[in-house]
Amino acid sequence: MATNFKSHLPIIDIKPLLVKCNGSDMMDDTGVAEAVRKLDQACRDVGFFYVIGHGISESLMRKVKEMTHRFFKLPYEEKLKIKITPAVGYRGYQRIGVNYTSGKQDFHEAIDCYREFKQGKYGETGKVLEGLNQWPEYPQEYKGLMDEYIKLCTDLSRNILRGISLALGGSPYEFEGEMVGDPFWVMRIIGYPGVNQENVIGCGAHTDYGLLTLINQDDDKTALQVENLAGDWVSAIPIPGSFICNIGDMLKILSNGVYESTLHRVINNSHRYRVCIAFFYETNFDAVVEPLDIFKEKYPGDKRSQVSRRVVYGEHLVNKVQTTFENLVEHS
Ligand SMILES: N=C(N)NCCCC[C@H](N)C(=O)O
Ligand SMILES: O=C(O)CCC(=O)C(=O)O
Ligand SMILES: [Fe+2]
Repeated sequence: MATNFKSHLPIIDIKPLLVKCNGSDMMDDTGVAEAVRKLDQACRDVGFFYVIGHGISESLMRKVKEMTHRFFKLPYEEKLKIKITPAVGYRGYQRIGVNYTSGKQDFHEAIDCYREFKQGKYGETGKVLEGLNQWPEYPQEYKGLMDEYIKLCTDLSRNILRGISLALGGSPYEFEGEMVGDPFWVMRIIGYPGVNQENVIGCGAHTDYGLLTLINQDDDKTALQVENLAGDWVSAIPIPGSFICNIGDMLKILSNGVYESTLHRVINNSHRYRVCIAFFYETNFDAVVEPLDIFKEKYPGDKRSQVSRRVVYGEHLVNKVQTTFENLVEHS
């Protein structure tokens, strides 16, 4: 992983980008140019950064976490009413120990959601994830709130990607064409119980699968860790009101390996319960993802990258989901 940073993740105020995001001459604005310069550096050196000035209100971000705490506090039998199964497209609640990363059980529970789509739209591959998202009866307002949140995260992700597209030296819209015109999304609502023991792995080391991840985490526990080039794990200390943003495998490929998808993991060493809502903005489900021509020309023969030449995003996702839940039947 080409993560050339030591001890902290960069903080980027993207407000100028949002103000100008529909303009044709975005880079003429000094505020935009500055945000874009920082994005480039963060994406090259780290693959992780904090986003502030993003326009999603802190009160909404907090409400999302509060309701998530409320859900996970419910008795098991209540949570199991929306249990994840292959028959519902791997959507819904999974208890602790159901999710595996690199063959090891993770110490977290979660609700998994995916963009809903018409039966048959994505053929055999898509069938695996066909189904409707499952929302609990309590808290009652949860589904409505999360629907609104997903919409805001989708718009925000598109706008951050415009900045990243500029940072790579393209037009603002390189990630909106054929491969990303109809973006898929994934959302994981995750709970990590407090522990009395050190270094329990809440989520094992992994990279994210798609384009861009937006992480909304509890403000008062430090648990997410990012690996740097030296192999040290650097903590992503919460900054209230910010999102932590990171690059996924598809953006690594599209950028011809110029930007990395960085390894990260979660260890909640706190005694208290931690929640995190991770929103994953992806390419089209059926996109055949390969380095974009413009970035192949700009960054020819980039040696650092062993970029896979061609990946169908949906296949990549489905493979990951099936490995993650290989033990689902036995353990639930
Ligand atoms: N949709 C995304 N990116 N989810 C990331 C989850 C990573 C853990 C998963 N068990 C794994 O093995 O990948
Ligand atoms: O809990 C977190 O902070 C991050 C979770 C994560 O990396 C993921 O779900 O992909
Ligand atoms: Fe992740």
